[in-house]
Amino acid sequence: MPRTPLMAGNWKMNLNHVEAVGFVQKLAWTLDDKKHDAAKSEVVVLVPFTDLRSVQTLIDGDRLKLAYGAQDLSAHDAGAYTGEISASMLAKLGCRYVAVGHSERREYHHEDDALVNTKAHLALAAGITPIVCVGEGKDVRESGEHVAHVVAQVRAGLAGFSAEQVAGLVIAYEPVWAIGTGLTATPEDAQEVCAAVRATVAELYAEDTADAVRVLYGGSVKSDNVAAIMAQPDVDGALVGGASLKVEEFSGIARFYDLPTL
Ligand SMILES: O=C[C@H](O)COP(=O)(O)O
Repeated sequence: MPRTPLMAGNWKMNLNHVEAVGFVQKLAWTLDDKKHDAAKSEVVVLVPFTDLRSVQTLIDGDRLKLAYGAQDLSAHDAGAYTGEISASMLAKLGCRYVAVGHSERREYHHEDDALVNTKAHLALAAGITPIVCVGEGKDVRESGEHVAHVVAQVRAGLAGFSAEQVAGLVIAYEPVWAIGTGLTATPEDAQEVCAAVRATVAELYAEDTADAVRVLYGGSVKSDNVAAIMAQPDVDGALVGGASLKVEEFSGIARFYDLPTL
């Protein structure tokens, strides 16, 4: 079964709930106007927690062809964890996806692989697909150890999952040095690591599990570089930060798989 590409916009800490409504309306209208084929790729917005209810009401109420999700979740089920948001709370809000282990969480909140794995399990148990983020920093890239670094993150991130569960997961490769910097990995860089991610899944599970899991690339993806990166055989979509905050730009990225050349 072919993998359905996924184009996810990670808004990070941008757009309040009022702005979110206007943005999602414009995005849906633009995709519709340009005849985006939702069967060819899924388009997802990962929004701040405070936007979820408004985005849910809009997307579900108007049956927009967009999915939505969150950018993080708690590593706990429920209880005395001030400020935390649980997987079941996100599921109740209709989230289909949640990012776990984004490099900004790893860096600013000291999240390690074990915590990322716990969060991924909690998300899946609640019926939400985790987008497990992995990627190397500049120093690791310069040392030439980037593939080994990412493979280790993937192994740790997938610990305890069955083959069937892994087949439904999303793994996002985001080289930290390319995030928000304008420095995009070359298509060959992206392919090298995304192929290594898939090979790791094959080694840990089986070829058919590796064929099913979706592997995204993220890091300064724009409408003018998306084509070359998405053309790589092991890249199944994009996790987009800055460019996901501009409707025209993100819809240009999101519509990549509509193009007849594929
Ligand atoms: O989650 C998205 C990534 O951090 C990429 O961000 P960027 O597209 O602004 O480089």
